Amino acid sequence: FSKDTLAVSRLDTILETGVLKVGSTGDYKPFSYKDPASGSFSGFDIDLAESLASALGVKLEIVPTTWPQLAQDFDAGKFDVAMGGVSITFDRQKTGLFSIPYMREGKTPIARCADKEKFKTLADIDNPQTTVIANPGGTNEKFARANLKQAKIVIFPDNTKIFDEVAAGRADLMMTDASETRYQEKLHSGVLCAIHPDEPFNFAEKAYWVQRDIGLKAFVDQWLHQSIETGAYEKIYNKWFK
Ligand SMILES: O=C(O)C(=O)C[C@]1(C(=O)O)C=C[C@@H](O)C=C1
Repeated sequence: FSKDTLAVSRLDTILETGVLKVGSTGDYKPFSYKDPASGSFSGFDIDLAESLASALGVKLEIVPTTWPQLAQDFDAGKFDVAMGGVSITFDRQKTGLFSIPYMREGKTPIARCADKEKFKTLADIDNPQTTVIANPGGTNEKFARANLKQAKIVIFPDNTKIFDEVAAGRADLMMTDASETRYQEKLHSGVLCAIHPDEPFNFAEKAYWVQRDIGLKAFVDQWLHQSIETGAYEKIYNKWFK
């Protein structure tokens, strides 16, 4: 038998211990946000994590992680599921399972509104005069590095303050998930503008990254499917995105 065949079922362990461990970064509004003072997590995917735990009949424990550490923490088995704006990638698919997708995304620029017409295409952005800011470790950094050869890429570690850097003019733009550009446009009303968020540069989807346990993956899919069909998902969506 291989190691995987003999491994204890994650789903059984969750049910026996009465705890669902969810890894989340806490730096990505409105999906996952960690309050710096209290350390408590809130957000769209945190509400959904609560809903998943309650469907399982267990308690939710949030395990803090970071984008640069996410894969390492996942592979070390520190949590059962990663939730909080996680995109499906083939690299992640190699070590875990993804739930059915719940949101369609894609990278799109967000810049100061005065520059809205300046940065419509990757060709507009990719020149030595442009400074693109990116948070480390996730698909944003990967996308910037893969698509920009001339532009200056600045890596800024604190994703909760990265949009203020663009607003203050310390970077020209960020390329990130379309949903986030729409959300941050509202938070920085009249200052930052999302550029064609309905026509992002690439295709990506958000899903929950589940440890290699087919029973747990089936449970997450069934819960998510039912949440979408019953309107429970939409209610939580409207709370955080509308
Ligand atoms: O890595 C991923 O899956 C993400 O979608 C996370 C990611 C990123 O791409 O870096 C997306 C947007 C946020 O601004 C921060 C992190």
